[in-house]
Amino acid sequence: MAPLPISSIRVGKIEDVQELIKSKPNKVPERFIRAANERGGLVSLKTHFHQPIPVIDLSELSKPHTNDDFVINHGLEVDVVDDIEKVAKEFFEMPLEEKQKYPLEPGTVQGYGQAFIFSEDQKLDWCNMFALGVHPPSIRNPKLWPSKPARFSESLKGYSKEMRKLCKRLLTYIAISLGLKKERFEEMFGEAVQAVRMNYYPPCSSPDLVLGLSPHSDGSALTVLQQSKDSCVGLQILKDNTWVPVLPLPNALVINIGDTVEVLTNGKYKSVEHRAVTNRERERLTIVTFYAPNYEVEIEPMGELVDDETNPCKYRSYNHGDYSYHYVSNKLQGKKSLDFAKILN
Ligand SMILES: O=C(O)CCC(=O)C(=O)O
Ligand SMILES: [Fe+2]
Repeated sequence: MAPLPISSIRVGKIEDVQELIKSKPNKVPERFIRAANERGGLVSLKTHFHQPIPVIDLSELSKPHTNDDFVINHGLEVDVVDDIEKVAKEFFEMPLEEKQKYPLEPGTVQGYGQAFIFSEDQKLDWCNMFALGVHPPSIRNPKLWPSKPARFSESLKGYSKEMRKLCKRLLTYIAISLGLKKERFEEMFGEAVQAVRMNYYPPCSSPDLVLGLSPHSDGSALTVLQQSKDSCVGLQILKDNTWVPVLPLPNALVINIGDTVEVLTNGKYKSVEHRAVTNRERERLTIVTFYAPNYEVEIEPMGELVDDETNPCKYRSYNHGDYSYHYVSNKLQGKKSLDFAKILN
């Protein structure tokens, strides 16, 4: 994604969380401790029993309908899914010096480290990230594609190809559910932009004091989130002002609606605000694919979904590249990124 001028950004020391727990397993440094009202422990367990996350079986799909869903029978080769998990794990388990060959510089979003940090006093997430632009090839930074594990690049390319097909397919279903022709998104997106972020959340001795990943919505059109096989619960979505845990289901992928689909559908599909929490005993690994229109594309609510009388236009028109730049140059803060596009009455 569009890089920022990095010279002016001072972020202070960003401790590597995996190293931190090796040296001080019982201590959570101040910079990771969240204010009482934003801590990871604030969850209503009640709600998820009443409102389970919808599961879409792609082999019988008729109606995608909410902003955060699981998909099963997604048609992906299990090998591809297993393989990326294996290489991602191997990557995070390598010595720090090896991973630091691919540094995520302040103000950028690709590489190993922590993204979305813009000041020395900003709180840090209990997470190590490794993020890469994947498609079109022009957004790749070859210096950040690791030579170890040896199969990493090949595995990521194979996986991303499958994810691309899945996202295209999901967008056709969303189009159909809105009464649009099924190619509507695809035709508008041009050469879609695709990026991957691998998030590694080590165990934390005081999980209630920290956050694995700050609350945010994704700037993408769609996001596909894969949780490692032995994953404990970590992802939470904000529903009716309550954080609801998304319990991992074997072989299911989590699909998030991103900001771009919210704008294009004039709010019919809403991007989901979500965050990740950590766990006292176990680490957690997620592999997250972001699928979005080409940076050149002009985005605005689709004409078919706007009606001056009954459904007035809620978002202005903008260039997707500008939105991506706006997204990556601000810290993660709930759905605040969408203020960029909202028409305020
Ligand atoms: O790891 C998770 O559960 C959430 C990851 C996520 O939301 C992201 O990478 O944008
Ligand atoms: Fe996300």
